[in-house]
Amino acid sequence: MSKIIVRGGRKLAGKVKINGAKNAVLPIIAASILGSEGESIIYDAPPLDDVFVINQVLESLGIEIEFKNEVIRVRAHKINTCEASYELVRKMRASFLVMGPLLARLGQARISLPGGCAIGTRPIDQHLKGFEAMGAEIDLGQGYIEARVKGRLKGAKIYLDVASVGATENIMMAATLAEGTTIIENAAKEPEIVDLANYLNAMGAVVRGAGTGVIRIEGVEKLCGVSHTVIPDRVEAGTYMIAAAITGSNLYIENAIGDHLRPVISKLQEMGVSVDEDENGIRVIADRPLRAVDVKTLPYPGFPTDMQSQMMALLMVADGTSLVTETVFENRFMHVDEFTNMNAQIKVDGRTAVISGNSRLKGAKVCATDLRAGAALILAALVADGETEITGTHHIDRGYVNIAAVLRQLGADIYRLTPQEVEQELPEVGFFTAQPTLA
Ligand SMILES: CC(=O)N[C@H]1[C@@H](OP(=O)(O)OP(=O)(O)OC[C@H]2O[C@@H](n3ccc(=O)[nH]c3=O)[C@H](O)[C@@H]2O)O[C@H](CO)[C@@H](O)[C@@H]1O
Ligand SMILES: C=C(OP(=O)(O)O)C(=O)O
Repeated sequence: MSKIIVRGGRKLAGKVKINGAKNAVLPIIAASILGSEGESIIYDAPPLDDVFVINQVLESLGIEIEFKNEVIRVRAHKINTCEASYELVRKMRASFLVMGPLLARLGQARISLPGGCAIGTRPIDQHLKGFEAMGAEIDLGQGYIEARVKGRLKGAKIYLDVASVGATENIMMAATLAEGTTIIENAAKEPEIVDLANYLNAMGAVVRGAGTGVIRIEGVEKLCGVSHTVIPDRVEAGTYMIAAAITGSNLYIENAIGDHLRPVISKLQEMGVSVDEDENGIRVIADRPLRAVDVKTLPYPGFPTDMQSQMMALLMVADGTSLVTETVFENRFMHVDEFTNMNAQIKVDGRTAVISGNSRLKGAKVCATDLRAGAALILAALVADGETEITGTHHIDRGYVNIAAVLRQLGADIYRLTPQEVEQELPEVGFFTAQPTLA
């Protein structure tokens, strides 16, 4: 078990370069399964644990895949099996995204049930509804989902009961090789869906309307590997924007795309943060105190649920009372108890949290209950009095490249203890007396 240790109170300064988006690269890697000829070269792939896991899933299917220097090369000419094992799928829900491509390519897929996680039950009924509408037979049993189709999938009109990102992606990928036209209604509109559609179209697919609520896919006979550069990670960018805001600092967030971050930028501006966009990134300049604002998470282009906990950290030190309403996941307030341990004043009533601002946060021993909760704890710790010790860092590694090292370079008093260092139970180390390890 590794730990991140933060001592609050330092301002940040400088520039941070945003990596390729986790939530874009994962479906793109899954989509590479569809390329029966050529090689896919995926640029700006972030070196994150989730990316390593999905690469292992493809490898376990017999696909050639190589990941070096943020470039992934995939050759999926030969696929040995249609089964993705429990050991890999349980590590990461997004590995279920191989279902659609495998079904389209091989007419069969057997994937372990991804299960729920800390933020909610996360069913996959809408994915399965789409595959069934395209003619697949679905069997649920013994922890696995099996889907089969005789011949090719058939194009269909599919209305999603919820605008699910994963279901839109899975169905879109399956439909690229189906016979005829598939129309997805109430499709998710996230930028990662558009990035996936651009990748599929470059491979030879015909996908129209991605980024709107109706996506139309004309099935084609085959797809080929291509080169593609992944979009920058809007959640990583938003997290560093809040790092600037919470510490009252001036940071340049290189590569961040303002259009993907509208709700986050608007809320920061309402709070009194200065946000300036140019063609290469976004400059954030903040001076506390900041005004309290209300936030409600919604599917894109609404305020992203993946930024909810980081925003809550900022609202804890804003001037006044804020309401945060989580509408996307039913259990995404696990961080509240950890924040309370840091002296935040928060009451949860159903899906709404009432945050009394102006908290004087105090360092504490806290645990990252999920990926974004972990990032939010780091943000709160940057302004807390004294030392905060964050465990559960494996969650953070799923979605942030070297976050402790990046923040340290920007001036934060933060370092990471490796599991070996934690085991040695280092006595009260002075700050920076333990050799800082790259996070
Ligand atoms: C790898 C990836 O891209 N993950 C993102 C993706 O997750 P993911 O694709 O899993 O999220 P979904 O958009 O599918 O989930 C949104 C809501 O729909 C519900 N639902 C989903 C599918 C389904 O078949 N039935 C159903 O009821 C979920 O329980 C949830 O309440 O979008 C989420 C919402 O923006 C983000 O928080 C995640 O970071
Ligand atoms: C919830 C998230 O990811 P995942 O869907 O991979 O769990 C996230 O990125 O915040």
